Amino acid sequence: MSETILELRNVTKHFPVRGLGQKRFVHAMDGVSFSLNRGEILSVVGESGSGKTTTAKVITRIYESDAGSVVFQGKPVGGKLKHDKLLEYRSQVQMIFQDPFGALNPTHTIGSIMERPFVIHKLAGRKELEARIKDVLVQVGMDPPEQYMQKFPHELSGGQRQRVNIARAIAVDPLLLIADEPTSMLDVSIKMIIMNMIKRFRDEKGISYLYITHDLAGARYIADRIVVMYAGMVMETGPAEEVISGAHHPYTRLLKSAAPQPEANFNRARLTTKGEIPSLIDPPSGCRFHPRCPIARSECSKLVPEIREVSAGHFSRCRFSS
Ligand SMILES: Nc1ncnc2c1ncn2[C@@H]1O[C@H](COP(=O)(O)OP(=O)(O)OP(=O)(O)O)[C@@H](O)[C@H]1O
Repeated sequence: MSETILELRNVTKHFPVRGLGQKRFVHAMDGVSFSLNRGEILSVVGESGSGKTTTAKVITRIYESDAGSVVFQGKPVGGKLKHDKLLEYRSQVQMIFQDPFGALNPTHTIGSIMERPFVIHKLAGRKELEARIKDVLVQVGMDPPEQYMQKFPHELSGGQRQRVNIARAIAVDPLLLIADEPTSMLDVSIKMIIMNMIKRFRDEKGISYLYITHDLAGARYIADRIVVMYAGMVMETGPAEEVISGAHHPYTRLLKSAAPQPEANFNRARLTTKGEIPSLIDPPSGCRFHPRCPIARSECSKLVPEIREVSAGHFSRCRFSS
């Protein structure tokens, strides 16, 4: 049986909004639950503002959740952690960001940027440091490594900078890597290389991934399972192929209609829908998707639908879709 490495149980995160008179909140995550198995690539998919990055930041403990729990390797990770425990958690759970340039200090050489994870996590002494850095740069395809170590981030291409970010993340041998739109700022040619590298590290090192993207076609290519988020809530989840070819929730169908490779038998006209993602300060009542939903009924604005199993391991938060 597969082992669960990460579990989110009813996680909620609201951000206070100032300057609007009464105290109001952005509902970035509301009752978010999902789990990730060891060695699995789980993709979190949704439009801009659906709560994907907030989810990543709660897992990495950049943000503290308001309610619910994040369980990593069977232990809750919320609350105050002592410095050494937090450091240990941060070495096991690494994150790669969307903007490969912004994530690298522009005044440091690649060699010096690559030293930090080894030094912070006390993984290599002075003598072995250079060899360890070279080894990890080679693993991400920066070969020969000497050619890159004296360079500054601005002297590298976008793809090379993202390779450095990945190298920095895998340097500490993480168990879980959270990749937040890692290819969205890269050229098509390098996107595939980065996605294949992520898969290779899963196969060779057993790293588990939470892969965040707004691109359903990319998620289908890379992920074993998919979680579809909309306006801070999970709408559908299940095996990647099933969520895509057998999309149940009208929101997943909408995302599919916007994907570059829609299904051959997919009826685009029927599922074309209106509107933008709603304000999360005052989210729609009932099902958050109902104002945009082509099959909404009057009940949909009243009750938040339960998420229910529609086939083995495949769950959807819609009562009326078939
Ligand atoms: N620090 C913050 N303070 C206030 N509101 C925030 C903060 N971070 C995120 N939000 C809001 O929370 C909601 C969810 O944002 P989030 O960045 O998690 O979405 P996302 O799905 O990752 O979007 P994108 O694809 O654009 O990154 C948005 O309405 C956003 O404006």
